[in-house]
Amino acid sequence: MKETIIKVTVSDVRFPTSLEQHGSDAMHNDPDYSVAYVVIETDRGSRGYGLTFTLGKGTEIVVCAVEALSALVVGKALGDIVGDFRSFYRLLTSDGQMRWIGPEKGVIHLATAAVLNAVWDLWAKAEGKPLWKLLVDMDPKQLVSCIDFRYITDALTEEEALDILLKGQEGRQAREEQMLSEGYPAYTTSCAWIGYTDPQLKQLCTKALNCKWTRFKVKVGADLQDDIRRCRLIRETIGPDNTLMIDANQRWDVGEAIDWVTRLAEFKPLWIEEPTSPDDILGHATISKALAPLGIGVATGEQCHNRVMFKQLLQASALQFVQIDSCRLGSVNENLAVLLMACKFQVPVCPHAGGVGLCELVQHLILFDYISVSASLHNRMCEYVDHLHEHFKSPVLIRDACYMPPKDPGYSTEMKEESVRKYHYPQGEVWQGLRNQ
Ligand SMILES: C[C@H](O)[C@@H](O)CC(=O)C(=O)O
Ligand SMILES: [Mg+2]
Repeated sequence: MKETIIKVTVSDVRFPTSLEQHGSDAMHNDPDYSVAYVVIETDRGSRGYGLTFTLGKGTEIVVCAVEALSALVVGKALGDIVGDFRSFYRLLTSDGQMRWIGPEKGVIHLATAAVLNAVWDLWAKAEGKPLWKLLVDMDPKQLVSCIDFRYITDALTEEEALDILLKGQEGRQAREEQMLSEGYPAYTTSCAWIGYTDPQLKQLCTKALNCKWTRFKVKVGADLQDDIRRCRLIRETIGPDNTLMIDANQRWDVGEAIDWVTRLAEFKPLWIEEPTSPDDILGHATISKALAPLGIGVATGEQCHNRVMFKQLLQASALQFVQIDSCRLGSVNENLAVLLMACKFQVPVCPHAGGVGLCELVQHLILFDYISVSASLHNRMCEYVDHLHEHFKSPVLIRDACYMPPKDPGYSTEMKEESVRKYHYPQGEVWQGLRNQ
């Protein structure tokens, strides 16, 4: 008898991070880091956990979208899904009626990510491996069979993807051992949210330096004079040799982005992240071209809808750092497509993480990227944000500013039951308590 999915449940779980300005930036001044949290159950009593990340309000809409998709999932056998994962991905993203509210973008795609993340967690647990290891051990042909190449064959064919993966087999064992002993390099965003005061920035950077962090990201874009002051303070604190990145979270028009970043060039940022609308591919190309002589690259991806957008950003030389996101793209399936395109276009991948759960998930993808795809650490690092890990059963492990490969089976997506209960919105005790204040 095949193991069959019999139930999908979804919860709205929110954390009141806005109370202390954690996660704040030039466009999102009061985020409450939240998830639509999915639990898939099988007839054998196994469970897969998945999530997608939101900023609070609107999570209930993602929950509705997950409920709509769940009809496509219940009754399916795990073996059939993973035996032809591409078709299952298509089933979820190309439903003749539901695709109208996407396709492969917005709320419905966030919901797709949450559901598929749960399926990958279930699969990795069934194999008794952490997800990164499931991917690393998988036959390249099977990996390719998980990817929907529709709309990207002009940039990457199935054959090219297979070639990249076959090439990635060389030296794989040594890279896996290297990751297990050294970990994957990370940078921190936790020191410099836009709502933090100057003394807070200084204190957090100093503390991070003591914990061996060497790469720091600061939020910019609301006020130029504030940015100059904050970047100066951070550069003075971290010194000239450590790495600084700046993140505007889509605040500017194209010309404004170029002018503003030029004013911040003296602080030697490695990249400007999300300088303008995430949909403006040609705008990103213009900014990239203008900033190249200053040695500043453009990074984007945390709000890049899908593989098609990434394809165009790569084709247009519109970004110098690809920021995949485990919960915005269509789960591992679509992230594999982007990792392989980035490899072909020779653009480094530096994943977006943070939020709630994003570090837990994306570490698996970037470990796989290094071990089996890019084989390079040059100009590569994974974001880290030091919030909310205590709510996960297998939280990330950071050692000397590196992600240490997870060992527990699954996709590190499972949250503690007590956390889900307490932070459930709006009936959980934390939200009831805040309401009564
Ligand atoms: C609203 C989020 O905290 C956002 O600022 C995160 C982000 O841009 C990043 O981590 O990068
Ligand atoms: Mg960002």
